[in-house]
Amino acid sequence: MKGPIIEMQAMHFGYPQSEAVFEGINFAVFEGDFLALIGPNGGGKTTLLKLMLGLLTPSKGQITVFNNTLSSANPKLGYVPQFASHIQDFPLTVWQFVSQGRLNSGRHNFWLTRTDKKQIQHALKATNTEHFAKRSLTQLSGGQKQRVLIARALASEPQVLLLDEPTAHLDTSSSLKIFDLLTELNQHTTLVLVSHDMELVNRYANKVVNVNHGLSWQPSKNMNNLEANHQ
Ligand SMILES: Nc1ncnc2c1ncn2[C@@H]1O[C@H](COP(=O)(O)OP(=O)(O)OP(=O)(O)O)[C@@H](O)[C@H]1O
Repeated sequence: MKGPIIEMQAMHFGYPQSEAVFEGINFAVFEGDFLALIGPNGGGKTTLLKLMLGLLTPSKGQITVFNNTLSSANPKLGYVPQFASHIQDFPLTVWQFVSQGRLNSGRHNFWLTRTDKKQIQHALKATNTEHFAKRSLTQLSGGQKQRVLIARALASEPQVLLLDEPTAHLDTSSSLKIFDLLTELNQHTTLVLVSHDMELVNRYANKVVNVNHGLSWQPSKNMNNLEANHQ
């Protein structure tokens, strides 16, 4: 069995001037997981992702990532934000957008090295977006944009990919393609994703957690994957 890579211990969090979203949460993500966060609107799924990423700080308790107390912009964590509509107006090509994934914090220059370019190419290939690398982002469909967002996160060579509703607004066929892609990526990358699509979650995820101002594990119909991943 592989070890925990993200851990929360007695974690509390609330937004200013609001009631607590989480109180006393104990939770762990293990290497190799394909973990889905489900639950009602406002239950705290996005908040939980942001806490894991270090974008929000717990008011009590602690969160560790790879055994270190969380600091913002951990390069081992890749983030795919909610729906790709916000990249609609970027005057960038796909290649330029994906290359932003190489500009990790703490870097002192913006020149791309040979290694950077190789990794960008690898991310484009892994997401099957290399054939439209020279196209403008504005010319892509919703499903293509979602793949490009995943490519940008992959370009940073994350060990864990956190995705916020990667198939929101996509049709069934595009959603299936995204989940097939995620299954491939899960061979080497731990996945945590927010989803409202229970059919896809039950089919692909190996762990399911209901987030509703607390966390409760749901039985997963895909336990075989879990055992395979943890061997
Ligand atoms: N920036 C913020 N300031 C204050 N309250 C917030 C903020 N962001 C979220 N909240 C509140 O925190 C709670 C959890 O919100 P969150 O966005 O994490 O839920 P969610 O499960 O991701 O919802 P959805 O399924 O609708 O995306 C909600 O009550 C929400 O109103």
